[in-house]
Amino acid sequence: MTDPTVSQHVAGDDVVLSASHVTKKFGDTRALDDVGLDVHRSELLVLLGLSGSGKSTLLRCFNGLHRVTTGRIDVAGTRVDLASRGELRALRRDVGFVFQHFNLVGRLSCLENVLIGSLGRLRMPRYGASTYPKALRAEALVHLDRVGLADFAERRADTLSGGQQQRVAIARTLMQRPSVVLADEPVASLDPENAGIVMDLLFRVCIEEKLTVVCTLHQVDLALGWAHRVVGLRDGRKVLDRPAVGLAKDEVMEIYRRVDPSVTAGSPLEPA
Ligand SMILES: Nc1ncnc2c1ncn2[C@@H]1O[C@H](COP(=O)(O)OP(=O)(O)OP(=O)(O)O)[C@@H](O)[C@H]1O
Repeated sequence: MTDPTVSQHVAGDDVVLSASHVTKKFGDTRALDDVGLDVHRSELLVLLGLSGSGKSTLLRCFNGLHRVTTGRIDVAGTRVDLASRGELRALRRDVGFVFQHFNLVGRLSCLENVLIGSLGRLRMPRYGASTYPKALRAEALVHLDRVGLADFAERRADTLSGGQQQRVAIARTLMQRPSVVLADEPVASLDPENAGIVMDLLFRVCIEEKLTVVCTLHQVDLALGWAHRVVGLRDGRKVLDRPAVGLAKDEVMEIYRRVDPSVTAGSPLEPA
């Protein structure tokens, strides 16, 4: 768990990321249904919900990978729902994305994988860590150090454990110098110990870099342990939006209770 000074941190007031009356349909499927959400600077918000409840769709609407059907999305000053392709490209330089399967280039060194995060700031593609400016190499080493992997700079990424690879992926995201980080099930492939390490890291960079972090999870305990705020989706609708402090696990488990009109009582379903 986090140390007490860190866990007492309060998210900032300014809204960096906002969804207003967002609906997203895929054919007849209503993946998001009139969702409204404001996320603040230095806030780590965790999205929970059953498989298919719309978590990934919402993340993708935030960086414009999915266009909303109706409603408005604002991210770091960009009207994402109205953005041109060029504006979306610019936005994505400011929005880091952390994936479940890390998306590192396995045959490259950890240092070069981190340096890839700076490509959006460079005019030309680079091949080999030594072709990047010295200042960027130094910056990449600082980020690797921060995730506890400075000694692994020269190691091929595919020789690292899953937890270590996700930490390299977070260092790569920091190299982007983003103001927003979207993390789609970043710990789904990790054992409980490494899942905690990665969540702690996301929490710390959120505070130390004043980032806005939106993270989807299936683990309620991790959400309650590290989120400032927990939002629950069910069938594309927002059914919970509460600060994590004071939120009981039972209340969160209501998100997973199947709504079946023929059933009046039943046990909440455990998430996958
Ligand atoms: N590209 C797509 N085309 C058609 N339907 C889609 C597409 N993406 C998502 N959906 C549908 O939208 C709904 C929400 O899916 P989404 O992936 O957002 O759920 P999720 O909560 O992230 O699920 P999981 O926890 O399994 O990742 C589902 O019914 C899904 O089948």
